Order: sequence, then structure tokens, then C-alpha cells
Amino acid sequence: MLRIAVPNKGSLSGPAGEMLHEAGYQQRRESKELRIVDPTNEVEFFYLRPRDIAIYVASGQLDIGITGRDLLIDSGAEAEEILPLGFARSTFHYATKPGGIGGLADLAGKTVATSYEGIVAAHLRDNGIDASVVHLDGAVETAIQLGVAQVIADVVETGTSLRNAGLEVVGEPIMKSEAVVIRRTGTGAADETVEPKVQQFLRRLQGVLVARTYVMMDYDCRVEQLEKAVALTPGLESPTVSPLHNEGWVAVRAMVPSKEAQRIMDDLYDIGARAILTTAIHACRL
Ligand SMILES: Nc1ncnc2c1ncn2[C@@H]1O[C@H](COP(=O)(O)OP(=O)(O)OP(=O)(O)O)[C@@H](O)[C@H]1O
Ligand SMILES: O=P(O)(O)OC[C@H]1O[C@H](OP(=O)(O)OP(=O)(O)O)[C@H](O)[C@@H]1O
Ligand SMILES: [Mg+2]
Repeated sequence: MLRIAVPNKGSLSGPAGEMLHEAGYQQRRESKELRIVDPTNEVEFFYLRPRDIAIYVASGQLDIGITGRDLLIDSGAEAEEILPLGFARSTFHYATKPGGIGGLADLAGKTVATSYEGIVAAHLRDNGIDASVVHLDGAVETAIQLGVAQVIADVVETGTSLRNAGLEVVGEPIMKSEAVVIRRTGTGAADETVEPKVQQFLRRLQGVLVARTYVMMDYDCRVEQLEKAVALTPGLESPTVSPLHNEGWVAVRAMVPSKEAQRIMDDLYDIGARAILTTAIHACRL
């Protein structure tokens, strides 16, 4: 049975559960459940604090886990990212009062408050900056007002928390994060019993990612226009082209990125394609 760690709380928890559900896995019915077994898919899910997941996975007790890239790196655990999942996106920034600090070099001698001590200490070290780090559990934006630090380093999503605290970012983002699937460093092909199950799990999640970002497009066009039409809708490998009963016309079917679907429909219409429609993809294996 594959043993998988899933975030039990916070920004990652809801979207992770939804993605697993879409991938056909049974999920817990109420938020207090800490472990469930999905016998059909032969998977055991452990609902753990997102911050702890890399540690469990690195210990080898759990085969894989879903956590944030920033949490994985912050933990310093012997685990590696094997699939980015596209949700819980954030950037990680230093921030301070406007006019307080011009750039990275000005952090020298300052105190930086953060919940991500591992990331910050490594970043300061790599940049040769001698600053102290104070660890806080959360709401770090307030640390400056209350005089605990002159600078913070925190997750920024919309930027609302920084604005509300009257702070602005310093320099470039330290890192970009999103939810990721992780496993213990150096495992993989070596483990013949677990590896096929891990690969099947990853294929299922990849299927959900594709179903979320692509739609199926169908249309009819004249044979003379086919090459132009196919250039607009190349599909993932190549579009399916079928003859229509009316001679000189073909039906074309291809997957297109959802974000571009409306523009592609306009362009197809302009070259004479008709009966252009899109349908949602519920699941797929590429
Ligand atoms: N607005 C956000 N706030 C915090 N974390 C976010 C946000 N958006 C995305 N994330 C990501 O979610 C992960 C943090 O999740 P975690 O559950 O530890 O904190 P949280 O969502 O702030 O919840 P809590 O503060 O209640 O513990 C990180 O990978 C982080 O990059
Ligand atoms: O850029 P934004 O959209 O404002 O999101 C980022 C904020 O959200 C998180 O805080 P959270 O609400 O989780 O509180 P916490 O600091 O106590 O964890 C994070 O620590 C930032 O403060
Ligand atoms: Mg938080």
C-alpha cells in the first residue's frame, strides 16, 4: 500500500484534497481525521502539518507527500520535489518600512523576523550578509511595528498583508513556491515495489493538471483550409481529422490550452472553420 502525506490544515490542505479527489482517490470526510485508507486504490493517506511533511517523507516511513516547495526547502529534510502541482503559489520576500532599506546589502546588522528560518539563514549566508534571524510562528508583519525586528521575510500571495502593515518588499523574491509532490532523496527506480505505484499516482495527478488546463476543441473546415487550421490547433501530438459526409469538408479534434481557447476559436472562424465547440476534459492520461 502506498503511504502518502497530505496537508491537514492551511492554504495547501483544501486544494490538495480537491486534487486527490479529482484524481479518483478517496478523501477524509471530516477535518479531524488524521489517517484514512483507500482500499480500492491501495493507498493510505496521512493528514499531517504541511511543515512536517518533508520530515516524515525523508524518514522513509511515508513514500511521498504533498507540501509547499518553500516548506520543503525550509525543512532541510532529505526529500526532493518530483511534480509541481500549480496551486498554493506564492513568492517569498524580505519586506520592511518604506525607505528603510535600499537593497540586500543593507540587511547587514539588522534583525529579520520569519517563520522560514531555514530559507532565510541560507539566503543570508549565500549572500554573505551578517544579520540575525528571529523565528516567529506567524503574523510576522507585526514584528516590525512591535520592534522585534527591522525586517521580515515572509510568504507573499496577493500582497494585502504587507500593504495592511504599511510594508514594502526589498529586492527580488528569495524564491517562488507552489504545492509540490515530494519523495525521499535518492529513492525512485531503486525500489521496485513502490516505484510503479508512485508513477501511477503521478500520472493521475498529471491527468488532473492537464484536464484543468486544456479543453477539447472540435470544428469543421474545408480541406483547403486544413493546414492553416491545424497550425492553430496542433494538439498535443497531432489533431484527429475525419472526413465529413459533405465532400471537401473535414472534422478536426484537438486539445487546446483553455486560456487560449477563445482566441483560437476567433482565428479558426476567420479562416472559414465552422461549428467550432469546446468541451471540458474530466480526466486524462497523456
Ligand atoms: N496566502 C498564503 N499564506 C500562507 N501560505 C501560502 C499562501 N499562499 C500560498 N501559500 C503556501 O502555503 C504553504 C504554507 O502553508 P501552511 O499551512 O504552513 O501555512 P498557512 O496556509 O499560512 O496556514 P496557517 O498559517 O494557518 O498555518 C506554503 O507553501 C506557502 O507558500
Ligand atoms: O500576500 P497575502 O495574500 O496577504 O498572503 C500572505 C500572508 O498570508 C500568510 O499569513 P496567514 O494569514 O496564513 O497568517 P500567519 O502569518 O499567521 O500564518 C502569510 O504569512 C502572509 O502573512
Ligand atoms: Mg500562515
